[in-house]
Amino acid sequence: MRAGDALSVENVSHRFGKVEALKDVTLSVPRGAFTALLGVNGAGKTTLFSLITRLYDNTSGVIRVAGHDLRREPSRALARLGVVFQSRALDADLTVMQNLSYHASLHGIPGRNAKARIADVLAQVDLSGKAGARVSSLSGGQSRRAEIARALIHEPDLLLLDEATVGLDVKSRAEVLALTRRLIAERGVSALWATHIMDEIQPDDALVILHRGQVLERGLAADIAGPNGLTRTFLDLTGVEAA
Ligand SMILES: Nc1ncnc2c1ncn2[C@@H]1O[C@H](COP(=O)(O)OP(=O)(O)OP(=O)(O)O)[C@@H](O)[C@H]1O
Repeated sequence: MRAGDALSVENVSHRFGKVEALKDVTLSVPRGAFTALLGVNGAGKTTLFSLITRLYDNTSGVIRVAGHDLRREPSRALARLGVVFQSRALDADLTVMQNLSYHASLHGIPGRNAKARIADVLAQVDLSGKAGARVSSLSGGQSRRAEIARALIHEPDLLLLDEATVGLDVKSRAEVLALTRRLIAERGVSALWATHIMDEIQPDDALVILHRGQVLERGLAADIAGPNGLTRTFLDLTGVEAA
């Protein structure tokens, strides 16, 4: 692990019975960087996120968030982490403000600070005018941005985003991706962006290619893509065409 990595995963494996979902996975997310985790269905992206968030117990290797070992200092590690799950984490029947107030209190942010904090995160995701709106009334893209606001409420160092653009139209997809990149540039947060969509990756992104539970490549996207481009390289590495 390099000093200053927002996330480091070293030699982590995970099994579901006979299925080896992760095999000796090592990767890192530098501070203040956008890191793409590219893999097709079944690659192991969600399993990795479930270990980092402690939904599953990690019994091999070491995972550190902002330098905190997830097994030795779980509370400190998780306090530095914000997660945007594939499935919805906000209550559709409540307003954006009610949802965020609830999550602020879960993180122990006192009421007097919570209002200012919620106003700040809503401004960060361009939803300042939607505090009083029910989540069910939001568009798909607004709803994802509200989920990102929820993940930012406790000022994490690292955002994990698990296929955050799934189900969105092209315009909303671009907005959510641009927002994440902006948060990195302006707020210094780091992001691990799990995706199966090549178009979401830029040449100067850090990239990890995960396939059938194994890291096949990690480095600068432009270097991994080489002269043949990322689509061809991915196909050559995996034998599978990504989207
Ligand atoms: N709870 C589970 N029980 C048994 N096998 C599982 C379980 N969860 C995942 N797997 C298996 O582990 C492997 C990795 O799955 P995982 O969901 O982590 O991949 P993924 O890259 O997130 O794919 P997707 O994009 O489809 O979610 C797959 O072979 C999957 O079938």
